[in-house]
Amino acid sequence: MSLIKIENCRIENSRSILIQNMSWEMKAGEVWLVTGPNGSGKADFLNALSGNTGIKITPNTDGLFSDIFYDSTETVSLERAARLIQEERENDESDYLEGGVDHGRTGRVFIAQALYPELKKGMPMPDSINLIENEPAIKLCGIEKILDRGLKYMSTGEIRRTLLARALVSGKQLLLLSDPFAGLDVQSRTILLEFFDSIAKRQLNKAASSDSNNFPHIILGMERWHEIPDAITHVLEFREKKVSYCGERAGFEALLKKRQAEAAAGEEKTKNDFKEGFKKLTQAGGFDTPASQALNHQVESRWLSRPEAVSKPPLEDILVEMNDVNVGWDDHQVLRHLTWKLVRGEHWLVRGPNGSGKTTFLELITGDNMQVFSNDIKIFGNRRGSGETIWDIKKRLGIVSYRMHVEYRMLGGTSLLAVIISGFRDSIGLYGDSPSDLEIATAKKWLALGGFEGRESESFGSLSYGEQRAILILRSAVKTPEILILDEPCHGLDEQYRAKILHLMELIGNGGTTTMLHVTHDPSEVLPCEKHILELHPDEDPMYQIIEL
Ligand SMILES: Nc1ncnc2c1ncn2[C@@H]1O[C@H](COP(=O)(O)OP(=O)(O)OP(=O)(O)O)[C@@H](O)[C@H]1O
Repeated sequence: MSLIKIENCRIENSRSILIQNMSWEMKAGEVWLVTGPNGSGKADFLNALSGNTGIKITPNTDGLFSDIFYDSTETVSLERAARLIQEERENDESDYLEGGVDHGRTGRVFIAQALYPELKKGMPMPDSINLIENEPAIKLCGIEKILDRGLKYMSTGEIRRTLLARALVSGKQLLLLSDPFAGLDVQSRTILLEFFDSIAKRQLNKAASSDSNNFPHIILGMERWHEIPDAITHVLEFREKKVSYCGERAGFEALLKKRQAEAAAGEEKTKNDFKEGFKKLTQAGGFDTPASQALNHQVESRWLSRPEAVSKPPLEDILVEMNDVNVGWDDHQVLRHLTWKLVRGEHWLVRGPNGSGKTTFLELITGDNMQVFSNDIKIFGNRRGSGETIWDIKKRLGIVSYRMHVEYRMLGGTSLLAVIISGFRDSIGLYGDSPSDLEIATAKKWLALGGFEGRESESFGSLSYGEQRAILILRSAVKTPEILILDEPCHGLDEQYRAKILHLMELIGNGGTTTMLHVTHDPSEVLPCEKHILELHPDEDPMYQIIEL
């Protein structure tokens, strides 16, 4: 029995055709993986299936499109999570509330909106929403304790689990799970994998039996092959906006093996070329090519033109110092009695389960958490709150974070070139002086290094989530910052970009100029140069541990 059938169709949005002439069929009893590198068309196709993103499937002449899940599809993706946070920020009415803060929608309301779709916006919710913690999906996703927290305050992993819980309670017949494991801690990944296998088994059995239980079908979208669940039976792969494989899993596995053998031969050369390109841009000592010296001079003079800056301060050995730091909200303590030091040249890995406070910790340094002022925290030798501005600090930082990613998405139309140049200016978007020829030339070289040659004028908003991430990583590195803060930098990156970005981080780490603070849930992303570990343990006393390798 055919569940979805696409025969000679095009995938398009209101502006252009994204994928030409595509055919594909999903039958009962098949569990499909949709895969492909960043920007390959995979996300466009999944967006088209989801039916509410402005991307649609249109039959060509003699074409055909049928979908029994029409109007009963729910998506969980990095893209969807980012869009949700974006909406919450855009709808924030704190400025209009006298002395108040707009906490936005809570997880409870967000999930109830899927349970009671018939309720119109603004109508009171039924009392039963106070009992949704009893829903099996809420327990499975482990979000009972955070249901009453504003969506915009949730951690990356918490928001992903909330989206999944909502998809499960929605009663929709098809779940599109895109990169479902990204950003989840080890425990949540295992639970999700078991859950996926159990649903997939029922999906398979349903074809063979007359099981009419109401359970969703799942289509999985992801690129990283070593994480793909056993239950997958079929694979649809996209490359360069075309279907490059469509068929059974075994055939795809054989194709992958062949490709891997071919790729291994060219890998060393690609790595060396990348290393050379990186060296040309930033020699180990920072700006020591003639072009980069001149650029450094420009950056320097902009800094010196600030009225409060008299001269550049000497370089300190201790970059950040935290003494007995406590951070929390209401009855929810995230960091307790934390004492920690960042010494120049010592690269740190920060790890801990979802919601343990990793981003909160980093945001004390980046200036995005106001509780920094009620704590004893020195950054570049100055106690926060003692006069220096956050711009003085940001000038010396490179940052890649979920928050920054959402902020850039809100700007949408900024060109890739402008995003990279904004890295020299520490701004989100480009304002003020027009970019100098040198800034433009250097930014172009960084784009080329990252594989974006010739795409300078494309808009940030038109890129896939993973490509956007890669651009933000390049942006964070352009000015050779003293501290590089990387909060789950590889979130959404395909294998190829991921390898490239990890290589870039390794080169930066060994360069001697930049000290890195890196958050990741994935042990395979930990770099050899990260010899110091800050491990956060929520609900334990003490709430953290420092490990030196
Ligand atoms: N303004 C706020 N009000 C209430 N709770 C908050 C606020 N900001 C963050 N939190 C909570 O603090 C906890 C720590 O969040 P944080 O983002 O630092 O976690 P994390 O370790 O980075 O998690 P993840 O691995 O999921 O990204 C979370 O439970 C989050 O919901």
